[in-house]
Amino acid sequence: MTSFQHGTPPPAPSHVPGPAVLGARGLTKSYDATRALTDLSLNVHAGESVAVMGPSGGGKTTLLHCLAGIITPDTGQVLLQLDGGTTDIARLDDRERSALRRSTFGFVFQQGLLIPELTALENVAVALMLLGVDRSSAEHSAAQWLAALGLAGMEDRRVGQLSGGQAQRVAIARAQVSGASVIFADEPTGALDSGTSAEVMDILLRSTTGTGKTLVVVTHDDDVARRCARTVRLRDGRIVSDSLSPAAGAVA
Ligand SMILES: Nc1ncnc2c1ncn2[C@@H]1O[C@H](COP(=O)(O)OP(=O)(O)OP(=O)(O)O)[C@@H](O)[C@H]1O
Repeated sequence: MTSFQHGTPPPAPSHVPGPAVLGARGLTKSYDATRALTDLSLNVHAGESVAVMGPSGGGKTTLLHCLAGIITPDTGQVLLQLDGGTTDIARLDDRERSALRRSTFGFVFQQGLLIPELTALENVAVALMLLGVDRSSAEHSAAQWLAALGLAGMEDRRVGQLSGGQAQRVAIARAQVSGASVIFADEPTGALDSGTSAEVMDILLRSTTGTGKTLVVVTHDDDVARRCARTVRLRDGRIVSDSLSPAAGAVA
């Protein structure tokens, strides 16, 4: 469990980034005849929030999936630098990438991909149980995370009994309960109204970069991007701009 407490403001945005935790080097990825990424290089620094934007089909999700080891690029490296070591994720086999995703990365998607038959508590706890943690310890940690994200009292609700924003909080808790240090989010607020979207981004930022973790968010939403410290724009599989956000880290 992290020291994150709901209501604790994130640290002031720093324009001096930490060391690169992820480094994409010359990534190229095609799907049959479709080129999705072309010679793309990018450093993501520890503690940074990076919004990945750009037109539909520009390669955002493909980049996110390469950085997170969900897919492998055709050429190039994805260097993960953690705990003093460097790993090229693109060279790991399926089993190694899967283990890395479970231990080091967390994922939040547009629809939280929660299991409808399970309660909020069970949906979070299952991430730990998949790592071999016993049920009682896993549920204890899950309850702490739900409380930290403002969901105390909702542990026993099933997904269908939660609002969209509450369900995304459960997804945010599940993404981090295993101690992930890099969180990837693909349109995490895409299904929410603007007020709920702001709340969910607030929670997402406070619980990730607010405690020194790293956040990479694919989004079409300018409000989401404005809350991130940095915005990278892709078009036709290449980076066309990379800028710090003036209001980086702002919370509602
Ligand atoms: N599994 C796949 N099979 C075939 N083509 C794909 C596949 N995934 C992506 N593509 C193609 O690769 C290109 C980049 O897609 P990608 O999903 O990365 O873009 P995106 O910027 O995330 O788009 P969107 O904003 O619409 O989600 C597109 O032309 C897309 O059609």
